[in-house]
Amino acid sequence: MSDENDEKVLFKPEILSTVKVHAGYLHRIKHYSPCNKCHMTFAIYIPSDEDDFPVGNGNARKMPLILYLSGLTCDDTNVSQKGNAFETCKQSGVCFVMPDTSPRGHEKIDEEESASWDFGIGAGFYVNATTKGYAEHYNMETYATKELEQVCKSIDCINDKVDFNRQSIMGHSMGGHGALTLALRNPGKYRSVSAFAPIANPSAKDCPWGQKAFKGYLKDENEWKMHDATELVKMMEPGTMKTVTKAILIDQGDADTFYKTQLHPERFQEAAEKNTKGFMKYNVREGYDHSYWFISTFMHDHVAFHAIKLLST
Ligand SMILES: N[C@@H](CCC(=O)N[C@@H](CS)C(=O)NCC(=O)O)C(=O)O
Repeated sequence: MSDENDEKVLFKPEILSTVKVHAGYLHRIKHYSPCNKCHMTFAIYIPSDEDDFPVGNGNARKMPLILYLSGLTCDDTNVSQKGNAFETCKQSGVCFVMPDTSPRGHEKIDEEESASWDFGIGAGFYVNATTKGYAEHYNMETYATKELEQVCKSIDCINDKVDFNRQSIMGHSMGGHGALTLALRNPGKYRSVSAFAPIANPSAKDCPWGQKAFKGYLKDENEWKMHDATELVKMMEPGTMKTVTKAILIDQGDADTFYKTQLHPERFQEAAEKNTKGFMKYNVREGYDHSYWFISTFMHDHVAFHAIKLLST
């Protein structure tokens, strides 16, 4: 048996740390990821169920889940330390899971990409790669939509508390792209979708982050549109946004230096509006930049937006 198989069989998910925050618990968990062929670390916040909070219908003592996808250069710690999400999660009775943004520890590929912060480590783009070298190890779409859930279900302190039938998805920048595209590619899986400053049209010539990532991860240019939120909406039958999810919210700061040079959220909004009038809410926030200061300011609105959908029948 190879070393890798040994690790796969022997390595049970390990809780690295647990801290109490807003009367709930933040766990950091390390596990083996078969789809990325490496160890991965994620965090999950679970409000305490000792107090009286709304748990909605369905599974009586289980809480719904928001999947938060982070942006370029991040791991699970950026949003857990600076995102300001947990107080509203606690008030609403909603769990919050924070995966890493790429596989790590593939020495050969990592060395090749070590000089680059917007490709490779910290920049998995939530796609399953099809290019040589990456196809075997960079499978963040499968990780975020399937494997992470399986790992969570295998851990009693998570499985006992989380109702995986009620999930929503959100993200920032590259993670906003992930939230929009993963919802569009998995209609009905996520009750609501939201994004801060998403990379909304990554296959466009005027999105250098998307061009670089898609060239590196996707071998055939025909695949690009299938991972581009704006293009995916343009391909949909008119009036069908409600088959994807119940609601979409996007916030964008107008002092974000990437707004007009990388992100182009209006293209997504225009396509969504054309498909289904009034379906999505889009806010341009005066003076806010791309940072976690912006995210932490509007995080309450986003978590509350998801909680309404997650706690209703
Ligand atoms: N390193 C890049 C910026 C990368 C960046 O802004 N990353 C965002 C996501 S796209 C982020 O959340 N960074 C981590 C943080 O602010 O904690 C630069 O110097 O221009």
